[in-house]
Amino acid sequence: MKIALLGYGKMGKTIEKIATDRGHHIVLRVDKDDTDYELADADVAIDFSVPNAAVSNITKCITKGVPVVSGTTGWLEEYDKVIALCKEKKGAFIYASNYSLGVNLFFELNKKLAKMMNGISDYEVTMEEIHHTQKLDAPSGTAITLAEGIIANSKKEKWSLDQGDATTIPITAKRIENVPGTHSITYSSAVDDIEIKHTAHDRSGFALGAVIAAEWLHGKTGVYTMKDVLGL
Ligand SMILES: NC(=O)C1=CN([C@@H]2O[C@H](COP(=O)(O)OP(=O)(O)OC[C@H]3O[C@@H](n4cnc5c(N)ncnc54)[C@H](OP(=O)(O)O)[C@@H]3O)[C@@H](O)[C@H]2O)C=CC1
Ligand SMILES: O=C(O)C1=N[C@H](C(=O)O)C[C@H](O)C1
Repeated sequence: MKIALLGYGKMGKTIEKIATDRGHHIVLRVDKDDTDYELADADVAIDFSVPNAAVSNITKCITKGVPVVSGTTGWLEEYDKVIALCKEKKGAFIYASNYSLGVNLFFELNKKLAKMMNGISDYEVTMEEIHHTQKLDAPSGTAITLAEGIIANSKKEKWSLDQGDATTIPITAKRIENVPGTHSITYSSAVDDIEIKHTAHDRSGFALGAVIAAEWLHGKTGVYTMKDVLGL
């Protein structure tokens, strides 16, 4: 496949290596100063850029009929608008807050655990995410997806970076040099804790998942998630 990389930072460069190893060709690399780019003959675009560029990059791909895999976090207030455009233009689009197989399994485990803990009043849930110091958004997109998984399966109604009331899942976001991404969910009672945790060792799991999603999306139309790609 001919791949356009929208965003050529830490993730863009990791994706380039994995995509090339899998026999794909990178035909475009877009960074901050290349806003007037042409998608030309790209079969698929992969956007790992910055929150304030994601929507215009995705919009351009959909408008030009290029399937787009979006990994950028921090723009989801405009998700419904993007989905509506994709449907109107009969485009192809996937967004995932996290493309790694491990985190997508962790998302399912989190929902099952939330369902199990629902109604057991002895335990209170909290979440912690840790990322590198260059990260622009907090909490992470992955933490938001995990919180949504708990909300859909419990009496919790919202998440917050503050403590909040009994209906709130408190999220602590820590920024520590060189951490690729760690997420943990803890249910605490007076006598014990139950904790589940995912630790990324590097960025290759995110990048491989994004390339697999691009391969899967090529030739399709519609709006999808990693659950579709992985058959979970
Ligand atoms: N869904 C997932 O699995 C994962 C998602 N992410 C998300 O991906 C995004 C990128 O992460 P990461 O690669 O670590 O970040 P980086 O900061 O390393 O890379 C982002 C790149 O985007 C560039 N950029 C800035 N403006 C534009 C623009 N208008 N169009 C295209 N590119 C632009 C930046 O250029 P410059 O440096 O010149 O500003 C930079 O090179 C983040 O939102 C992060 O949260 C990260 C890992 C996994
Ligand atoms: O910015 C990052 O690095 C990451 N961002 C994603 C997120 O916000 O969840 C995924 C991963 O945790 C790494």
